[in-house]
Amino acid sequence: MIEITHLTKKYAGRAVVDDISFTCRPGTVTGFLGPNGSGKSTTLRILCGLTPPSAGSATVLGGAYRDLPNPARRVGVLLDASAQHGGRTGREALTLACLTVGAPRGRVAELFAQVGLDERAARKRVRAYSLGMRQRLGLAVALLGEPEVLILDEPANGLDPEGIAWMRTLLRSFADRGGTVLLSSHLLGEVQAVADQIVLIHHGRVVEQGRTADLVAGGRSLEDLFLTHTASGTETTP
Ligand SMILES: Nc1ncnc2c1ncn2[C@@H]1O[C@H](COP(=O)(O)OP(=O)(O)OP(=O)(O)O)[C@@H](O)[C@H]1O
Repeated sequence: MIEITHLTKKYAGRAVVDDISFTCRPGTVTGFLGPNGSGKSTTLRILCGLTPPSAGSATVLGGAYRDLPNPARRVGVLLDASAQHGGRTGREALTLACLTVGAPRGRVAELFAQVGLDERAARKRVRAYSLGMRQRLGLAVALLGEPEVLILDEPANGLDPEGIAWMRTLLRSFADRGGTVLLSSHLLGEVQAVADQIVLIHHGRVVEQGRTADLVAGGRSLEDLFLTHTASGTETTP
């Protein structure tokens, strides 16, 4: 369970996240949508304890992320796939991550298979990875502790169509086994296909929220809904 309650974040007096509230329940995928600069990453960073809120709260599994004893065992996070150390091979990066959270080394081979990275990729240095490969490696790190919750910021960025379809299956089956997924994405068709509920923000405020099936009833697409609410497109910083 993820609970975002009256969450606000101000930078230099400007609210970039403005009184946001929503809940993500076990067994569901939540699509978190909004134009560039609308406050999605800031919300996810607050949820993962990387940025303090100005007001309100963001909790996961009943408390603050930083208060979970071994958070990677409960909550898988992928916020920035390009943040990985480029000088390590994929296998070194994943082995280190396993050791850090106390997951067995045996998980490494299993995870590479699960995220579709082969032996050649495992031996390659991360700096030579494509963005799609980095996303897969980042997802392997998020999954290694067999978490109950996944928090993913644009995980399908850089994935090819096969990779996007694979990601959809992975997230759907994770939720179908009782997991909670919060996913930010600009791939509206994909989100429509996988998400049970949608939270759409614009200028840091929730402008639409509800079950995907209800929001796209009557032949309306998620893209129609998105464009209706965000007609001005990309947000600008004053
Ligand atoms: N550390 C910071 N200091 C000042 N302003 C910031 C900081 N971090 C984010 N912002 C501003 O907050 C706003 C929201 O940014 P955020 O990255 O949360 O948007 P986003 O919805 O994730 O965008 P995108 O889709 O482009 O990733 C932007 O105007 C951004 O410039």
